Amino acid sequence: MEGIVVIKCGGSTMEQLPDRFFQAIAEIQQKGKQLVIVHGGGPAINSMLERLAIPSQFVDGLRVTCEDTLQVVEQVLCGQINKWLVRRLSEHRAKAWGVSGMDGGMLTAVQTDKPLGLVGEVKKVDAAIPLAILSHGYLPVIAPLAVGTEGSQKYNVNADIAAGAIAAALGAESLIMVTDVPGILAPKEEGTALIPKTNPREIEQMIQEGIITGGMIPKVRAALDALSEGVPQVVICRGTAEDLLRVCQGETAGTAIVSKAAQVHA
Ligand SMILES: Nc1ncnc2c1ncn2[C@@H]1O[C@H](COP(=O)(O)OP(=O)(O)O)[C@@H](O)[C@H]1O
Ligand SMILES: CC(=O)N[C@@H](CCC(=O)OP(=O)(O)O)C(=O)O
Repeated sequence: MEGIVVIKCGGSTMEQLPDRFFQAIAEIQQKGKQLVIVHGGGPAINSMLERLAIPSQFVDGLRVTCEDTLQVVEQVLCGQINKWLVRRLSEHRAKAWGVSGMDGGMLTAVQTDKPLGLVGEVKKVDAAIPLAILSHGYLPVIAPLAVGTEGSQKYNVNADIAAGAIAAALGAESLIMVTDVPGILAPKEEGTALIPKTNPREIEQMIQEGIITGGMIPKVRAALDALSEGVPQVVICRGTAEDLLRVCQGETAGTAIVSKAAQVHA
C-alpha cells in the first residue's frame, strides 16, 4: 500500500484554491496515494465573529477562545468549511469523507496552560478513525476540534498543530502545509526572500526577532514537532497543483530547496 501524505489546507488560501488543485488531489488519490486533509478556516471564523460582534484576539497565532467563540469555531469549521471542502473535492471526483477531530474521539486534548481559554493541546491522536476512512478508499477531511480527556469538553485546536500531530500518528511520509505564502520569508536587502532550509534554533531566533509572526508561528512549531516525531518531510507551500504533484511524487525528498516551497529540516 502507498504511503500517507497529510495536506493541511490553510484558511488563508482556501477560497483561492484553483480547480486544478482539487483535480490534482483526485489524480493522486486515483494513483493509490493515501491522502488526509486537515483544514483551517481562520478568516471565515473571523468574519462570522465580526458579524456577531464578538471580538477576535490572537496570541502568537493562536485564537483566544471563550465559550461563544468556540461555538462559532465549531459551526464554521465543522458546518461550513468541512462540508464545502468535501463538496469541492467530490466535484473533481476525489472520494472525500468529512469529520472533525471530535468524531470518535480522534483528537484528545487538554486545555493549554497559556491564557487562551478553550484552546486545546493535542495529547492523543486515535489513528484508527482516519485509517478506517482510508481503508474504504476515502480521503478523510478533518476539522481541527478536539475532545477533552473526559470526553465532555471540546477544544479549539490550531489546524497546523492538529495536522502535525495527525501526520506523526499516521506515520505519514510527508506533511504539506498549503498556505498563502511560498514558505518562510525573511527580509533581505531588497524586499523579502524565501528561506529554503532552516533548523529549530534559527526558527526560534526568527520568532524572537519578529521575522516569523502571527499564523506562521504555529505552522513552523508544528512542522518542527512533526519532524521530531518522525515525519520525514514537511513542506510549506502555496496551493498550486504543480507544487502538490511535485511533493507527492517525492521530488523534494532529500533536497533542501524546491522552487516555490521551503523545506524545514529538524
Ligand atoms: N516569516 C514569515 N514568512 C511567511 N509568512 C509569515 C511570516 N511571518 C508571518 N507570516 C504570516 O503568516 C501567514 C500564514 O499564516 P496563516 O495566515 O495562519 O495561514 P493559514 O491560514 O494558511 O494557516 C502569512 O500570510 C504571513 O502573513
Ligand atoms: C486555536 C486556534 O487558533 N484555532 C484556529 C483553528 C482554525 C485554524 O487554525 O485556521 P487556519 O489554518 O486558517 O489558521 C482558529 O480558531 O482560527
